[in-house]
Amino acid sequence: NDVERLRLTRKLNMNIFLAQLIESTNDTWGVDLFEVDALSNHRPLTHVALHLFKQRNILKQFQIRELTFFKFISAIEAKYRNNPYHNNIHATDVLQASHHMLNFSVFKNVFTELEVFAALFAAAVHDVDHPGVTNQYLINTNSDLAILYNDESVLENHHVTLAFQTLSTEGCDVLSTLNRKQHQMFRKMVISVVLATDMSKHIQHIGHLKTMVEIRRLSSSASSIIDPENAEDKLQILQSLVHCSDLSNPLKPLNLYLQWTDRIMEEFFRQGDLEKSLNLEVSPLCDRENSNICKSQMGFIDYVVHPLWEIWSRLTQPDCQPIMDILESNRVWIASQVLTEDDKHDGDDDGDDDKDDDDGDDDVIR
Ligand SMILES: COc1ccc(C2=NN(C3CCN(c4nc(N)nc5sccc45)CC3)C(=O)[C@@H]3CC=CC[C@H]23)cc1OC
Ligand SMILES: [Mg+2]
Repeated sequence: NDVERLRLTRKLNMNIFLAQLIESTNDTWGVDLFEVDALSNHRPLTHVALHLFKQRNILKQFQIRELTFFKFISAIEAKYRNNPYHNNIHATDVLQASHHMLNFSVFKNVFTELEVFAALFAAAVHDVDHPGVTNQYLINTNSDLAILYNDESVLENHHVTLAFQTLSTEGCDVLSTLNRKQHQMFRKMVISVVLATDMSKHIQHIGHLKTMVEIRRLSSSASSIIDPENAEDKLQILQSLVHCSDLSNPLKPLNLYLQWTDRIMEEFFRQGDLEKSLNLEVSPLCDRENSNICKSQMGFIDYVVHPLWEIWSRLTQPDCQPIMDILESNRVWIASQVLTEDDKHDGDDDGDDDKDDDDGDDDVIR
């Protein structure tokens, strides 16, 4: 009857739209993964990972059965928690951004198939089972995870351990066709890339990238900046590539960037709520009663995101420029909102002038 026909037509159109969105992950920066989440019955990671691994011919190259990969990535996706930010959509976002940047012309003929496989695998699993609180919170509350990992990259150690444990789930061993040498190299690369997403390693990333750019500037052969024979350099680049993807929200189209901002702030605010209930000092950015979201984003862009992406874009020119342009325009928009936000507060000025001098720096962590 008509109702049934209408329902089926709608379902068909949704699947066609989903297929088009997933196809666009091949070569588009800023795919609306919230839309993919909505249309894929909340399985964006499984849909996008399967598509990208097939598109890159990784399954065939390593004779991985599609069903095995499907079972593994579904098991990983199911282990992502429904946090506001650190969830399966964020994993899909980092996977797709990493895929996009591996296609930069400066990386042509640089990485082996195994290195590409390891980088994308690491991106997909890099936050699995994230509890929605920071390393510092887990340490401050003497959590089992902090005890297990001796306060060192607690979350990141957990993500990578759980990923490898998932391989031994029935029918999920996507590495069974790798030989011993490949398996050993793959495991080393995935461990180092996931551990490198710990923000405490952020400054080291910038240092390594500056050195690499400096050496290229000095060496005459500017074209071949990355020596495909230098496994250590290549591993550092893959670490920075996934770390940049993890810090890519402010470089996405504004409507997506603002959704990620709402999500991370809600996740930080929930941690602040927990800290208040435990009589712990509320961490920076985590107090929902006293936060200036735009000023926090200005600080995040100026002190964290831009310093990293500025050097990353110098290493990966010219393909990074369109993405840097988005960062610039988003920063201008945020700055305009700060002014409006100040005007709003000025409205309820109680004559206590020095309050207006407060430039909201309490959010910035030096
Ligand atoms: C969209 O908006 C966001 C997305 C992600 C984050 C994250 N933030 N941090 C920390 C980074 C260092 N941080 C800062 N350092 C300094 N020096 N200044 C300042 S100003 C403001 C912050 C800040 C604190 C948070 C994490 O570890 C998350 C886990 C892994 C990667 C990035 C994730 C944050 C966002 O917006 C704030
Ligand atoms: Mg993480």
